[in-house]
This record gives sequence, structure tokens and C-alpha cells, in this order.
Amino acid sequence: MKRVGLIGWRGMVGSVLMQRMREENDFADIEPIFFTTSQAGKPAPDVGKEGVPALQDAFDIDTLKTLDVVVTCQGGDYTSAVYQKLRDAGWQGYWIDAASTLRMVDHSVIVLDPVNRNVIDDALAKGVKDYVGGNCTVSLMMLALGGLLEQDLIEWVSPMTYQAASGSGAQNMRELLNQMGELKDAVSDELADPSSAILEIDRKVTDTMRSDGFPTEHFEVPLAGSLIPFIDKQLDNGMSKEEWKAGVETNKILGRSDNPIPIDGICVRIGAMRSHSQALTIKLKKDLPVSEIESILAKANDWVKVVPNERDATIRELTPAKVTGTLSVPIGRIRKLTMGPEYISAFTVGDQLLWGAAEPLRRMLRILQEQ
Ligand SMILES: NC(=O)C1=CN([C@@H]2O[C@H](COP(=O)(O)OP(=O)(O)OC[C@H]3O[C@@H](n4cnc5c(N)ncnc54)[C@H](OP(=O)(O)O)[C@@H]3O)[C@@H](O)[C@H]2O)C=CC1
Ligand SMILES: N[C@@H](CC(=O)OP(=O)(O)O)C(=O)O
Repeated sequence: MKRVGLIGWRGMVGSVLMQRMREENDFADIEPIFFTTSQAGKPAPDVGKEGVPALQDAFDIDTLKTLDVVVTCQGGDYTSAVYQKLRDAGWQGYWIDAASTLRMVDHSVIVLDPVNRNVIDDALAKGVKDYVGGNCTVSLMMLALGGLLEQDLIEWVSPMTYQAASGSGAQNMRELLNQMGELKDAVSDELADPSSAILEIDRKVTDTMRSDGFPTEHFEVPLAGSLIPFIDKQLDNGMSKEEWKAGVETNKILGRSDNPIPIDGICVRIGAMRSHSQALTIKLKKDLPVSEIESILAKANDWVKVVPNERDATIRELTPAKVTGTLSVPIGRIRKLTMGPEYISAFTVGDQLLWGAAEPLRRMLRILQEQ
């Protein structure tokens, strides 16, 4: 039984990972050791097992060295502080990580096994020890487009994203709700009166979101009632780092860095809670009937679900409200665009904490147990 260290297990991504591991009875097959950067000595979480030691210090290299596998959702700063020290101390175990720090280094593989199990298996056979979960938007797009990617039918993709507040962290989710509450509070009297003037309501809402007291500590600007068309850092070429990840991570996941598929678009933060959506413009390598495209997409994995391009099905099935908290990755709005027969549109939605972050990690741990 592998000795597995869990770090970052009480954070947002870590809590979703714990929930999934409990649901799938993963703890039965490992010897779990829980770590913390702030609460060493406190009791470990109950995972239905006897003899799990108290929380260990996540910076203690000697204890980390005793592990077969590290699974960390603690964040990039932790990875930067500990990973190299642990390797320098001679540790040969497997490192499974949610943070982006090690994604693009040569010695790591980005894991999304329903799409790149072959890349993972090759890497394991070659002795690769570092396995990193992909960016949430990338993983969700790839699960949705898995069939077309597998058959190498895509010439390029332009994803325009609608990303949830959770991608910025727990504090940002709270701030979004506080912003929503402030806007409602500013016009609650007018809303209670069905005859009040809508333009007066709108003026008050706008004044409120522009006022100094509006809560914007985490997002810097209003998100509720608005949107933010820039995610993560600015790069010198005008891309945001989130936009850059779409191309480089997708091609690394596919193991086709030598022959990359161009993938580029604009990433936008919107007021959804924890499911990311993406509108995709795709140029296919050939003209295929929509029915064939739908059938290729639907067969690729157990989680993708093709939603027919009909109004009623779309507004009920293809939204964050429907998808959040599930592993389902619906894709719909599939139709030919007027630009030509190889150009199609699609729209996809997925929970960014499940398939977007936690699920690829727990599945990688399962794959290691098969070794
Ligand atoms: N958020 C996301 O959507 C995604 C995040 N990731 C990556 O996952 C990593 C972690 O992100 P995320 O889970 O959002 O981070 P969190 O901020 O939720 O948690 C990180 C750590 O903060 C500490 N912490 C301090 N106070 C609390 C508290 N009150 N409740 C819970 N934890 C607390 C915990 O460490 P301790 O127990 O040691 O004190 C915890 O492990 C990042 O690298 C991120 O890039 C990857 C994909 C998506
Ligand atoms: N940047 C993503 C969330 C995230 O943590 O991404 P990454 O794991 O690539 O840093 C978002 O804001 O929605």
C-alpha cells in the first residue's frame, strides 16, 4: 500500500479532492498522511481509517522523504518552496500537483487521463515522476473536444471563455456574493414596488457599483453586474497568462509540442460561482456533417454530453446552474458557421473544481496504484 502525503487538503481544491476520494473509497487503498503549513499537531481529518497520524509539518523534508507519493493542492508558492529541496534530498517518489508551477517543465506530464492516458503511460514507463493537473479551462475544453482531438480533426480553435469566480479563489467567491448583495440592497425598496421606474433602478445600481464603498478588495473592480476581460498576469505580447495556457498546455497534454494546434482566444471572468463556460470557434481539417461531429464528440469519454442545438435543451442543460457540482461536461450549440463548411461553433460548460482541478489528480493517484 502506497504511503501518500496529502498537502492542501483543506483548501478549496483540496476539499473537493477529499470529497471525491471519499466518494470513490480511495482512502481504502492508500496509507494517507495529512500535512499542513499552519496547523501541525492538530488531528487529521476522519477518512474512515484507524491510525492516521496527526497533521505533519508540510515543510519537513525528512517526513516528506518517507512518502511514496505527494499529492499537493497547496499552491504554487508551496511547490516552489519544497519541490526542489525534496528532490535535492534524494527523494524518488511521485509528485502530483494542482499548481501551475511545474506544468511546463520538461520533467513533468500534464495529466488528463481520459484524453492523454497514452502520454501518461509512456512517461511512467520512462520513469517520469512529476504529474501536474492542467489549467481548469484547458482540461474542461479538452474533455469536451476529446473526440475531435483524438481523431486529429481540428486545424485550430479560438476559445472565448466565461470563467467563474472560484478560479480566483475562495475570497473572490465571497466578494462576488457581497457585491451582488450590495447591488440588491441599493434598490430593494424600488424592487418591492412593481411600478417603480427601471431606469432609476439602473442608475442607482450603476452608482453603487462605481462607489468607493463597493467591495472590490479581491477583484479590484466590480464583477457583479459587470465582467472582467482579463484573467491572470499580462504577458509582453498582449496575451493574458490564462490565454497563453490554452495553447501551450493543450499541446503538451496531447504530446504534440512539435506540431501544435493553434489555440487562442480571450479569457473573461464573469459572475458565475464555480463552473467555467467557453464559446469555441473551431476550424476543422475537413467538412463533416454536424451529426457526425456530434457522434464523434459523444463517444470520446464517459463525461462529455452532447446537447442538441435547440433552445430549450440549451438553456436547461448547458449552464453553470445545471453543471456545478457534477462531473458532466456538456457541449452544445454545435453548428456550421457562415465562414465556410469547415468552421463550426460550440459551447461547453464544466465544474472548474472537479474536472477542472481535483479529479485529474485523484485519477492519477489511482493510476499509480496500478503500477
Ligand atoms: N482555485 C482553483 O480554481 C484552482 C486552483 N488550482 C491550484 O490549486 C492551488 C490551491 O488553490 P485553492 O484550493 O483555491 O487554495 P486555498 O486558498 O483554498 O487553500 C490553500 C491553503 O490555504 C490554507 N488555509 C488557510 N486558511 C484556510 C481556511 N480558512 N480554510 C481552508 N484553507 C485555509 C490551507 O493550508 P494549511 O492547511 O496548510 O493552512 C489550504 O491548503 C493553487 O495552486 C491553484 O493554482 C488549480 C486549479 C484550479
Ligand atoms: N486561473 C484559473 C484558475 C487557476 O487556478 O488556474 P491555474 O491552475 O492554471 O493557475 C482561473 O482563474 O479561472
